[in-house]
Order: sequence, then structure tokens, then C-alpha cells
Amino acid sequence: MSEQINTADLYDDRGEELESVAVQFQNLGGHTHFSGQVRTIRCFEDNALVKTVLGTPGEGAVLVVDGQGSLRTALMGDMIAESAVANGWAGVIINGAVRDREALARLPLGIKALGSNPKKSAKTGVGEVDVQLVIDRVRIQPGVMIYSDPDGILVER
Ligand SMILES: O=C([O-])CC(=O)C(=O)O
Repeated sequence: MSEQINTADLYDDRGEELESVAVQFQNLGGHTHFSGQVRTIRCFEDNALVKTVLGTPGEGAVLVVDGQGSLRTALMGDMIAESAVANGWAGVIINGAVRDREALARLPLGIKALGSNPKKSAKTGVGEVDVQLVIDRVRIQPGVMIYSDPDGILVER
């Protein structure tokens, strides 16, 4: 059960410790409020690392995938998202696209992405895991807490 956080209240309480990601991600998962420790992947139109990492124990973490904003291929679909649920991940935030929107909306998982595309990604495994990301000028470091709800995303500095 994910904690029901409210990012606006959290910002009022702890704003000086938090950065707000202004990108207008779409809420695509069955859980609209989610939070957890950050894990990260940087990749580009290739989702082999996303599948691998979400197939390992999440222990309530949130995977942030910087797909560098490409909407040309889907970095996650329903099979990978189901594996994330089975492995105890709290959520997945993708600076890129997903597919299988209708199935994703029914899963007990927080999912944010820029949009969707039915075209699958390459599977070569090019990319990096647990590296610092910068998305829209906000630094996202592995291990810090991230909070997401319909208002947006807050991440510890
Ligand atoms: O296989 C993929 O690239 C992603 C996908 O469709 C799924 O997770 O179901």
C-alpha cells in the first residue's frame, strides 16, 4: 500500500529541501500517489535495462528513467510493469513513452510518462543504471526520496 502523500502540502512543509520537476508528465498508472527512494536509468529508445532492473526487488523504490524525452519508442509496456508490481516497486517515472496504456491504468503501480507509442524499443542494453540524472534542470540522485501525485513530482535535493 503506497503512502497517500500530497505534494502541495509536502512542499509547504519542506520546500527548502525539495526540487519540483515542472515537466507535465501524464499519470498513467493505477496508483496516483506514490513515493520511495530513487533508482535511476539513463537510456535512449532502448529498454533492456528497464526490463532487467524492474525484474529485481524494488523494495518500495521509484525507478526514474531518463529516456531523454524521446516519444518515438515505448520504454515500458504492461509486461514490464506487471513485473515491477510483482517485485515490489512503488512506481516508475519515464521521461519518454510507454505503451499498453489501458493495462497500465489497471495496475497497482505509480506510473508517469510523457505519453505513449505502440512501437517497441530496441533491446541491446545500452544505457546506465543508478547514475545521477538531470531532468528539466532538476538533479535526481539515486537514493534520495521522490514524491509524486497528480500535482507533480518533488525530489530531495
Ligand atoms: O517489451 C517491451 O518492449 C515492453 C512491453 O511491451 C511490455 O512490457 O509489455
